[in-house]
Amino acid sequence: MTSTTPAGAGVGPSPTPALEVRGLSLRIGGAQILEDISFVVPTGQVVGVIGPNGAGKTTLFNLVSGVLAPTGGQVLLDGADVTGRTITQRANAGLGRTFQTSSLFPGLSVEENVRLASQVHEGGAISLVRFPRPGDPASRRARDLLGSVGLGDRLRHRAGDLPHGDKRKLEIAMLLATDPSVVLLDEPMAGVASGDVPGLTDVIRSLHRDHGCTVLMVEHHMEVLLGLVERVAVLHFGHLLAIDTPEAVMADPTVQSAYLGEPA
Ligand SMILES: Nc1ncnc2c1ncn2[C@@H]1O[C@H](COP(=O)(O)OP(=O)(O)OP(=O)(O)O)[C@@H](O)[C@H]1O
Repeated sequence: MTSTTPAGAGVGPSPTPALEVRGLSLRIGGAQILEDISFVVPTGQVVGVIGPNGAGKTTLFNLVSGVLAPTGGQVLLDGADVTGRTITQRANAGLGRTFQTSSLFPGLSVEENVRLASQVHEGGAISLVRFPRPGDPASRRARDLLGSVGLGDRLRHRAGDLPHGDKRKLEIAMLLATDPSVVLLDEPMAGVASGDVPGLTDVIRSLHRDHGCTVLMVEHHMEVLLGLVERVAVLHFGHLLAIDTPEAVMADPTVQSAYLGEPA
């Protein structure tokens, strides 16, 4: 049941995947944190990453986004090897990421946060006019993005005062302001109140559905994850145990005993 075969293999030529990791490894001192991880995320798919605490999920994201350099292997974005590229170069190539901890500017308004994210991405001068002129393109775009994540009525709210679920939506709007083609979501449901989970789930679904993003997400909330993803990668002690459909992964006895408990 365990499969690390790229989607589409054996059924004719497959298009270049949006994201591919090939033999990715990280060794720190005497510790092998990740070993020989290979998988593809086909364009337009949503793929989940699960694994027990310490399995290497965040480290994988750090290698893909360029926070850490691997000791072996490659990261490819749309077929281009970005392994030697910086975080900024990868962002400019279309890779976006959210973090486990909040990465917004709490003292700024909701709208200012999104305008700032798009200005930083465009690399131009940063200007935060508190009351931009009507029709200002950056503000219009920020408002559109905030509307699309359900925060259209919170433009002037201080970001730091938002409930946790809305902070996560704001972070996704900030991510969208950078025009990503591939997004990495690191535990988006962490700390989110149960009542806010369905709304945030819809926003994550819209990344793929409305914005055409390819998504790789780590999420401990299994019900949410399995409802969103087409395939799930399972990490265990730095190894890729399986990557397959949610049904196949949940039925895999190796995965059950390693991650989910005893085999059924
Ligand atoms: N800089 C480092 N030096 C040494 N060990 C590290 C370093 N960074 C991570 N590790 C170790 O690598 C392993 C993987 O850590 P990582 O944070 O990637 O796991 P994770 O699957 O994201 O866990 P969690 O679900 O708890 O967030 C852990 O055993 C961790 O202690």
